[in-house]
Amino acid sequence: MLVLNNVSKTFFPNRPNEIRALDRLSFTVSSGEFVSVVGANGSGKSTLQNLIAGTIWADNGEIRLNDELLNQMADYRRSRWIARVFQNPLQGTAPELSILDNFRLASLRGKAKKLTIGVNTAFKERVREQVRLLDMGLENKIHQPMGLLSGGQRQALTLLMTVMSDVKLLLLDEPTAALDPRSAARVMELASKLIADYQLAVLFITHNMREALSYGNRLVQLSHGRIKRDLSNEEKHRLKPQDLYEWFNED
Ligand SMILES: Nc1ncnc2c1ncn2[C@@H]1O[C@H](COP(=O)(O)OP(=O)(O)OP(=O)(O)O)[C@@H](O)[C@H]1O
Repeated sequence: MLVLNNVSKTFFPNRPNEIRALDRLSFTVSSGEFVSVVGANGSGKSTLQNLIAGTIWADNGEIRLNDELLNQMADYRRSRWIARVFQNPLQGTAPELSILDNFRLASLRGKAKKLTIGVNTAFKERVREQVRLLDMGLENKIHQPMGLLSGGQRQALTLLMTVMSDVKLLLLDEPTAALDPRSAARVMELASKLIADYQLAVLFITHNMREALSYGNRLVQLSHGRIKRDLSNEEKHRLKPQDLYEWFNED
């Protein structure tokens, strides 16, 4: 379970251009909870993910994952339990390495590692089997460089790599923004299935209102660094995209 307790982050404190990006934010995300996070530009969505991933540190408050205090933990150590999928399909994988070697690297995430790219047969067969389940015809291409794949294929594989490691929390930062609508839907369907199968806790940032409503089982709206709305799955099901557009007009 992810727990944030009174977490704040201010950029340029005590200066004329001070920005309070997150303001005493508290909330929890349990395993299996897939939270869509919406909010106007600058409402604090990426800052929230950056603080959890450890690329920046909180000024105050506590961030815990399964009782482990993360505040002062280096990002590479957190990466054992926390994975992130970005908007840009090129981010997060090594284009010159093969699909298989990318899986190998992902399986070593956050662990003390001697970087060995060798893979044993059992691992290779497990990767091939999991890749086959994607039904993208990539199981016979696992020795090809990652860089040759389409954006949608890369995002799908990145998701698969994530769940095959020890990850408990998945941060999705507009993972479909660079994809065509068909690939976007395919990647989100896959994400939903993997998240449910592996019971991950998920924070999913999106600017796409239909995606925010179609995927996930909870909906949070951030506004000026605070949670303005936090809706259960049932409440979310009663919403229409138009309702979300109206939330943005209020801001
Ligand atoms: N590294 C940084 N240095 C200075 N200011 C920052 C930094 N990161 C974010 N900010 C500021 O903090 C506020 C929140 O930014 P953040 O990127 O978290 O918003 P967001 O909701 O993700 O926005 P968007 O939808 O545009 O991506 C903004 O005013 C932004 O300019």
